Amino acid sequence: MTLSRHYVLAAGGTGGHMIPAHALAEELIRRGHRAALVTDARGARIPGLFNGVQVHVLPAGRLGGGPIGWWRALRNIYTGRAMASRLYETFRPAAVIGFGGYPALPALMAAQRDGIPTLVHEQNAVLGRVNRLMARKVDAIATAYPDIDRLSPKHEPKVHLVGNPVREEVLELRDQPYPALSEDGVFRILVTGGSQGATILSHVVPDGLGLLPEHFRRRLQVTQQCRTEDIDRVRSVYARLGIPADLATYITDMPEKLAWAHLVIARAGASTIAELTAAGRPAILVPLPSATDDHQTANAREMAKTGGARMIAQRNFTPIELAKQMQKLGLSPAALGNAADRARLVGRPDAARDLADLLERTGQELGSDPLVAEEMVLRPVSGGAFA
Ligand SMILES: CC(=O)N[C@H]1[C@@H](OP(=O)(O)OP(=O)(O)OC[C@H]2O[C@@H](n3ccc(=O)[nH]c3=O)[C@H](O)[C@@H]2O)O[C@H](CO)[C@@H](O)[C@@H]1O
Repeated sequence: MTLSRHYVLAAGGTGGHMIPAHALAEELIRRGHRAALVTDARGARIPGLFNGVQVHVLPAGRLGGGPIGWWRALRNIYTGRAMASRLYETFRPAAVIGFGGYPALPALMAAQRDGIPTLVHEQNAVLGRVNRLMARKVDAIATAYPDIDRLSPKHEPKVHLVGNPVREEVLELRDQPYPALSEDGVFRILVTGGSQGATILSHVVPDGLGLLPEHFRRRLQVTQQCRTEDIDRVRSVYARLGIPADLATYITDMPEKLAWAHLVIARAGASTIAELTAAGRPAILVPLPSATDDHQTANAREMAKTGGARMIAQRNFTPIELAKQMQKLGLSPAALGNAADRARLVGRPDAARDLADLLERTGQELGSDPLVAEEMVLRPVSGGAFA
């Protein structure tokens, strides 16, 4: 009889938190464990993620927003904590891990009150708000970058660098060579603004590519994610320039598109960078300036420092600047291949494995380590609601 353990993964409902949680869940299931996801209403609606994982919705609210906002947030936290404790009574997790986002807060608080070991995973190079609140009390802090801003030195002993887990299909690209590129052959560009898209890329990229010399422009093929309000205008610019462009509000086959691309122009969200460095794709990164504590600039720094990416601050990201960078990068296949190798160098392809090891270790060393027989029948959960 195989024995397995149960783990709870708690993540706010944006792609940034959910994608690493999903990759960890896949790894845990591969190891014969069971996983439950605690998230908010948005997270439970993300299609295709978390097959084979119980999904539970906790009420979540942002902290702040005046006295009424605080009152609502605290009410949600306490209700969420009670709901999480009820889940733990039946699911009996060996450990609970938070990926940031407000639903992680009550899930971690309930675990700590119930004596269950807790961890957080920080995807960015700056510790996020919920992880900062929980840093003192959790048993382990897993990070994606070697240097994390806003992390108190007194927590260093429990910090473990693991990286950001990425989807299995992206990891498989690591074994494929960088796509062949010749001085006069097709040059394929992927443009993505993270899970919500980025209007600035729609404003600048088509115009910037339009400024390239004719002989270079004729080689281009583009796949671009655009926000709904931008897509028609972007389509007409590419049509006028004669650049073949495949546009979508959300790219559903990102691993295939990464495999296809010679160069990626993107925001600097944590999963985007983890995927670029796992697959080894050179990039031009334009960090979102309004990201909390400017974490996207911090995220982009490591890849830029090693030469795998060029970082352009949004205030300098103009069509002329983009065309300049494209010519520096794009005209030499050798330089681009070299940048791809450097991107790959900073990848942490074992992130899911290392995070799962840390979770198992923390649960076994610090918890009551409930081993659960494989035959155990779990109470069914209906419609994503809290059981
Ligand atoms: C606007 C914002 O605050 N973004 C934050 C959000 O990430 P956000 O979700 O915006 O961005 P990430 O780069 O972390 O993740 C995007 C994910 O969506 C996928 N994707 C994207 C577009 C698309 O068309 N198809 C597709 O599949 C990407 O492949 C990637 O896996 O949380 C991250 C982790 O805390 C932060 O680093 C980001 O700064």
